[in-house]
Amino acid sequence: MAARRGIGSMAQRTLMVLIDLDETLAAFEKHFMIKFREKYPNEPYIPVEKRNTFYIAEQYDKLNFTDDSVRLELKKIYRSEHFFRDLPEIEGGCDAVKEMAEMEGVEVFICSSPLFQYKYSAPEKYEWVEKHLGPDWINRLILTRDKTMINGDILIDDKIHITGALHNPSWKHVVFTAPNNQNMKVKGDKLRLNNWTDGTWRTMIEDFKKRL
Ligand SMILES: Cc1cn([C@H]2C[C@H](O)[C@@H](COP(=O)(O)O)O2)c(=O)[nH]c1=O
Ligand SMILES: [Mg+2]
Repeated sequence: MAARRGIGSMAQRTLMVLIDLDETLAAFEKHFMIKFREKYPNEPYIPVEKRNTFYIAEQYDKLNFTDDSVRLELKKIYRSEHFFRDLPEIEGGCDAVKEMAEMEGVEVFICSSPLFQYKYSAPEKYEWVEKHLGPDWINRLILTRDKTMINGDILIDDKIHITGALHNPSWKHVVFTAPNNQNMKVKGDKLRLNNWTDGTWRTMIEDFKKRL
């Protein structure tokens, strides 16, 4: 891991920050809802602010659709070509990430899980990062289905329960507030980051740097 020389030649380690993509920088839920309503204008839907499970299908499963095939078909919306490429930005996220990467003693990587049906989601995540953050960020995109295996000091991610092969990952989980977790209690010593716009992220990163 990189180290930098600080005042008085005290070595200060670089803070390694991992940042999730879907629902932390890219508005997966909003885009899904718009696409769902376009495809099924006469079916019930769940407004983004009423979402309360991580997996969309879990909550949509409880709706009374007039056509039962909707239940089985809705996953096709986010599995389809261009869905991930066209996700809108979450307000302030990309600017915050670029600014964070300029902070002294901080390295930022994007850490995202492609769908199991990776055909479109994996390459389109690269497209998204290139378009919204810039081509240099291609070098900083980590795609993995198991984030516990990735080394870092912090992982900012909307998924409240991140599990994988490692029970004690190296990073501390900062839960990014999203529709799926807005009413859930953040347990243990996890922190919450509610948005990218009120500047809280800066203070949080500075605090983490001090604790290295
Ligand atoms: C809401 C939701 C998400 N997914 C998929 C979409 C992405 O590939 C991952 C989430 O990635 P992240 O790096 O943890 O943000 O999960 C899904 O399959 N079904 C859903 O309902
Ligand atoms: Mg996410």
